[in-house]
Amino acid sequence: MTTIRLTNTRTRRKELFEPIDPGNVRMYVCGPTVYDRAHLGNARPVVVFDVLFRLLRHVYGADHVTYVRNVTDVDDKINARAAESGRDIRAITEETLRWYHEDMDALGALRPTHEPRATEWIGAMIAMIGTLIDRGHAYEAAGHVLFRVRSYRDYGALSGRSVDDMIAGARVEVAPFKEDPLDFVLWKPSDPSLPGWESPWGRGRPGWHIECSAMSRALLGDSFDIHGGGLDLQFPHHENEIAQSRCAHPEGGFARLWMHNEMLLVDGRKMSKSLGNFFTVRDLLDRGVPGEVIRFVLLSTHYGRPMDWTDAKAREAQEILFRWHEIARQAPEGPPHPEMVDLLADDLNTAGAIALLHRLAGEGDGAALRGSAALLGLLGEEMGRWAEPKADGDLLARLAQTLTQERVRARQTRDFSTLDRARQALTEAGIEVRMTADAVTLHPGPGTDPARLRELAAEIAP
Ligand SMILES: Nc1ncnc2c1ncn2[C@@H]1O[C@H](COP(=O)(O)OP(=O)(O)OP(=O)(O)O)[C@@H](O)[C@H]1O
Ligand SMILES: [Zn+2]
Repeated sequence: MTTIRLTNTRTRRKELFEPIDPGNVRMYVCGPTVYDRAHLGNARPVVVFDVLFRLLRHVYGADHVTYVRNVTDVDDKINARAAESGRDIRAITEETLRWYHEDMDALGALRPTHEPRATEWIGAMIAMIGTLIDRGHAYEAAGHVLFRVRSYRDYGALSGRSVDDMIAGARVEVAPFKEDPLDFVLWKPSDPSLPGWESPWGRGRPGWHIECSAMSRALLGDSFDIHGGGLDLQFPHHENEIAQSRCAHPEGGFARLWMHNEMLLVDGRKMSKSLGNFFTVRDLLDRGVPGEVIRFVLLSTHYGRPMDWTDAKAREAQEILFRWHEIARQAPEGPPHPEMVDLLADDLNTAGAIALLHRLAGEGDGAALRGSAALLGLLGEEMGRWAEPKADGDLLARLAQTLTQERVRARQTRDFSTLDRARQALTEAGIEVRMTADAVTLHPGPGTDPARLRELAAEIAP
């Protein structure tokens, strides 16, 4: 069996991955808060963990991997959005989740095994909060329930911070009812205008961190294999998840291995909604950038390194993918090249994997190219629609023949103006015009519009 090694953020080392139960490999990844379109940064963890999901399915079998990605559909950002827009909360979260699915599907991400919505697991959260109170790790104050951070000795172990540094460094909100400034909210009261659920502490709603602890436990158990998310979630979100889960159920180990993707940057800063320096996946798709191209660009940098998006990267990716599709289309899908599996098993070396695909394409090995690219979620039939030759073959043949004759004539008369005009019009329409020794051949590009091609044919070769 393939040996997978992954960098564990907790130990900062590449570790041998040994699942608790190879018959059911379990992974949890923090998902979106649904109040707005996903930006390109939000897509990075989706694509990265999708590749890990594909690798795990390849190694352990598709039916032996459980992937959970939650949906945060109760949150003060959602409440604020509803208040400012006058819209119903449920309408906002439903619509945003639908958009999320459309956009992530367009990037070729497989749907996780389970996508629990926080609002459907409030009971599990209330139960876990109750356990934390019973065990002395949480307390009720002014209608809130707070986690007593100093009651958990290992707090800070994941991010390598000491509690005292956190107090000095973090801008923690110091509510008067907190025993300690670091204590964080598990439950808060809701006034009648806000979403709320009955609880032993009155009508209220959960804090964000408890969601992931309660839902991962409900769907994956007290111990599971991998917990993932963006590096920006390492502190405090993941630190808090660990504290809650370990304190409520010390008999379980919670997540064994932590993986964090580095950030997608814009001018050196994290792309984020709060900084306003973002564009959405939908913006790119609407500009005609195929989802497969976005995916390729995201995978061309190792997940552990920061990266940025440039239009030049996208153009280059599009040209490469277009060529690869031409090669792959003519071959059946073979098994992935063994080196492909080894590269991904080495801490998801996606950049190395892309280099291997270049090699396979160079060798013209369409079957290995297809089979190997599938592990990265590239060159699939659905994903590759954009690269299909769209233009009408007969029209192209007629045009090419007319141009070949025109070139013979132009050489005799030394008047190349007609030929040059036709060539320019075709190039502008995205059709590459190649002149060989004895013929003109035409090669439509990904963006060639069939209607425009018909117009040109009518003009040039009536
Ligand atoms: N610039 C980025 N690069 C990579 N991953 C990111 C980036 N911004 C957010 N993420 C990740 O996206 C996922 C979804 O997070 P979430 O929906 O909470 O985003 P968000 O916090 O609303 O985004 P923002 O930080 O823009 O407010 C998380 O795993 C988070 O780490
Ligand atoms: Zn989480």
